[in-house]
Amino acid sequence: KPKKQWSLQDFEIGKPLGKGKFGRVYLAREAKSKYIVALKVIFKEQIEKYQLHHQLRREMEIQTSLRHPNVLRLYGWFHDDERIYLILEYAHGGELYRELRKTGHLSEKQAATYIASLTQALAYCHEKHVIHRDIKPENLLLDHEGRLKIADFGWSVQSRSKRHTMCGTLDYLAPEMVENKAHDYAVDNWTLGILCYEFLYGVPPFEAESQKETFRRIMKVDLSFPSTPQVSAEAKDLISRLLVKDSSKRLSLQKIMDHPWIIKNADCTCTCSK
Ligand SMILES: COc1ccc(/C=N/Nc2[nH]nc(C)c2C(=O)Nc2cccc(NC(C)=O)c2)cc1
Repeated sequence: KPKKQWSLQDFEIGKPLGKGKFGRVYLAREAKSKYIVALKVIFKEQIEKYQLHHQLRREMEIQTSLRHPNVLRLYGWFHDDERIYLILEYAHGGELYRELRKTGHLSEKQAATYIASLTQALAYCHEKHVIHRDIKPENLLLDHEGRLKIADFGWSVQSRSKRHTMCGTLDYLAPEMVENKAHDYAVDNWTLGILCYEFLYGVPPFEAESQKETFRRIMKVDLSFPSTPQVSAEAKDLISRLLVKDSSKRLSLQKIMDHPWIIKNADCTCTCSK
C-alpha cells in the first residue's frame, strides 16, 4: 500500500522539547493512534541559506532506512510552504549530555553500557555502509528505560568521504577528519574513545582553550588520564586502543565488544538488541 502522506492535521502538538540549529523539536501525538512522537520542525529558509538540502535529504534517507534499538527512528516526514517536519521517535530521557552534566561523570558500569550500545549501533550502521561522523553527547538521547539512541544523522554519509564544512566543536573529530583527509569508518571508532573518556572523566580528552590548541592536541594524540576520578586500568586500556592516530590500528568494533572492561561492566539488558 502507498506510503501514507502525513500532514500537520494528523498531529496534536505538545510542549517544545528544545531547539536545534535549524528549528525546534516538539512533543506530538498522532491524532488517530495516539502514538507519541517528536516532531522536528526545520525552516526551509534556513536550509536554503546554508545550502543544506543534500545533507538534510541524506539524513532523512539514512535515518529512515536504519532499524536498530539504539538508533532513533525517523518514521516519516512532510512539508508546507515554510517548513519541513520530521516525524521522529520520542526518547523520554532527552539528551545524554544533560545526565553527564548533572552527575559530572558516569559510573564505569553506566559508561561501559553506553559504549557497548554505541558500538552495536555503529556496527549496524557500518554494515549498512553508513558512517555517522558526528557522534557526540548532544546527539545521544535516552529513552524511558535509559537506553541510548543515536540521533541526528545530519553529518553521516553513505561511506563516501566527502569534504564538508566543519561546524561546532573539534573535540570529537579524529585526526584524519580534522586534517580533512579521506577518512573511513574508523573515525567512529576514534569517537568512541573520546566518548568513553568523557563519560568517565566528564570532559573530552583533548579539550583546550582554543580550537587551535585542541587541533594540536588531537594531532599529537596528547592523551593523559587525571588521577581523579578513579578509573580502572581496563577502561584506560580500551581508551588507549581507540585513540590511535593510525586509523587502521584502532580497536575494531567487534574487539570493543570483546574487551574485558566491556565484558565486566556493560549491563547487557540495556545493550543487547531487544
Ligand atoms: C529540557 O528537558 C528535556 C527533557 C527531555 C527531552 C526529550 N527529548 N526527546 C526527544 N525525542 N526525540 C527527539 C528528536 C528528542 C529531542 O530532540 N529532544 C531534545 C531536543 C533539543 C534539546 C533537548 N534537550 C534536552 C536537555 O534533552 C532535547 C527534551 C527536553
